[in-house]
Amino acid sequence: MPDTPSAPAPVILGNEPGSFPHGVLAERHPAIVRQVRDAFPLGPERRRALDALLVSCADGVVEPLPADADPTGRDRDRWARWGMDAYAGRSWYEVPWLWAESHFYRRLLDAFGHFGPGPWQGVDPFRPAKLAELDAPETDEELAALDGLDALPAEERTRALLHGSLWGNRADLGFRLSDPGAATGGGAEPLVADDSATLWSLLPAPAAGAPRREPVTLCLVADNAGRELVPDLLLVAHLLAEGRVDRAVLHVKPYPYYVSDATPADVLDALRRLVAAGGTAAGYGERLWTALTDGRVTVRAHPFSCAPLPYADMPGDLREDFAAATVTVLKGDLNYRRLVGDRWWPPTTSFADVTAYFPGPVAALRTLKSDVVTGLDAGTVSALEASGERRWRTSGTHALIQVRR
Ligand SMILES: O=P(O)(O)OC[C@@]1(O)O[C@H](CO)[C@@H](O)[C@@H]1O
Repeated sequence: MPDTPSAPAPVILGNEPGSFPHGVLAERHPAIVRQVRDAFPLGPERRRALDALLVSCADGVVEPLPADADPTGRDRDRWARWGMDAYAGRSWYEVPWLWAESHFYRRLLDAFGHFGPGPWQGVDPFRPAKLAELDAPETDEELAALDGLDALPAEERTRALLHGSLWGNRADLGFRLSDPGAATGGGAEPLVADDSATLWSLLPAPAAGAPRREPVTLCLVADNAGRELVPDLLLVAHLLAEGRVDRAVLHVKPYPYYVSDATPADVLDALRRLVAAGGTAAGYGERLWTALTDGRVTVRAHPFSCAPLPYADMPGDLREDFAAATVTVLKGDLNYRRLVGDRWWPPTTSFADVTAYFPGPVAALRTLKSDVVTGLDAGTVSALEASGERRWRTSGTHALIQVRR
C-alpha cells in the first residue's frame, strides 16, 4: 500500500556539503559557466559578466534581476511573482534547490547576452553541444536501429518506442558534465516502477471496426533536446500512426535551460535530423512534419516551463491545456521534481496523492537523477537499499514509469 502523506516533506535545499544538490550548485554550475565561456568568442563585457556569475556561484547571494535583464520588463515581473522578492539577498545554498538551479540558468543567459540587445541576443549558448550530440555517430546508430522495428509485433514496437523515450532521458548534457560515465552505460536497466499498462489503458489502440470515440489528445512535456527529443518525437509519431492519439501538444522551453532542455529550435533540428536519416526514421519524421503542418501536432513554449516552481503553482492557462489532454506525459528528472514537488518524500509516498492536484491524468517517464522519488513499493526500496548501489537515486541507472489516472 502506498503511504498517504500527512504533511508535505521538507523542501530539498543545496546546503549540505557532500550532497548531490550541493555538488550541482558548487561544481556543476561553475563548470557550465566555464564551458559557455570557452565555446564562444565573447567580448570583454560578456566575459566579465560570466566571471561575476562564477564568483556569485562560489559564495554569493541571489541578486534581483538587473533593470536591463529583459528589454520587455515582463520577465522581471514574472520573477517577482516566482519568488524573487523572498529570495533576493539569500545564499544560493539556502533557497529551495529547484529555485536556485532554475534561477542560475536565467542569470547565465543574462551574462551571456541572450536577452540582448547585442550580438548574442537569442543565441543558444548550449547549441554547439546540442548539435554535436545530434550529429554523433551514436545518433546514426539509434536511428538505423529503427529499421528493425517494422518486424516486431505492434505491441512490442509500441513498448520499444516508449522505452526509447524513457531511457533517452539519460542523454542529458548537464548531467554528463558532472558524471561523464553515468549516461553511457549499456544494457537493460531496471525499472523501479512500471505503470505502463495504465498508460496504455488511457491510450488504447483502436480496434478494427470499433465505433468512433472522443478525440484523444496527448500532452508531452519534453525534457532534453537531441538524443532524448528524437525518441520522444518518434513516440508521438508512432502513437499518431497507430491511432492511439489523434492530437499531440508538445511543450518545450521558451529559452535555453538546464543545458540541454529542448526549445522550439531544437524541435526543428531533431525533426530535420529524422527526415534526413532515411529508412524508417525518415518515415516517422515525415509523418510528424505532416502532422505539424495540418495542426494535429502543436508546439508550445509556455513561460512557466522555465519557472523555478513546482507544477502545483501552474497558471490557469497551462492548467487548462493539461486539463484538456487525455493524458499529460512529463519527461525527465526536472519535470518529475516539479510534478511531485522537490521534497524529501519517503520513497513509498503515494504518487497518486502527491499528484492529485494535477488537472487530469498524468504520467512521468524519468530516469532517476536527483534525490526525490515517490510511489515505490517497500520491497523495491529495500532491494535498492540492499543493492549496495549508493547512488541509485541520482546516477541515472534506474528509471520509472508512473501514471495517475
Ligand atoms: O530533467 P533532466 O534533464 O532529466 O535532469 C536534469 C538534471 O540533470 O538536472 C538536475 C541537476 O542539475 C537534476 O534534476 C537532474 O539530474
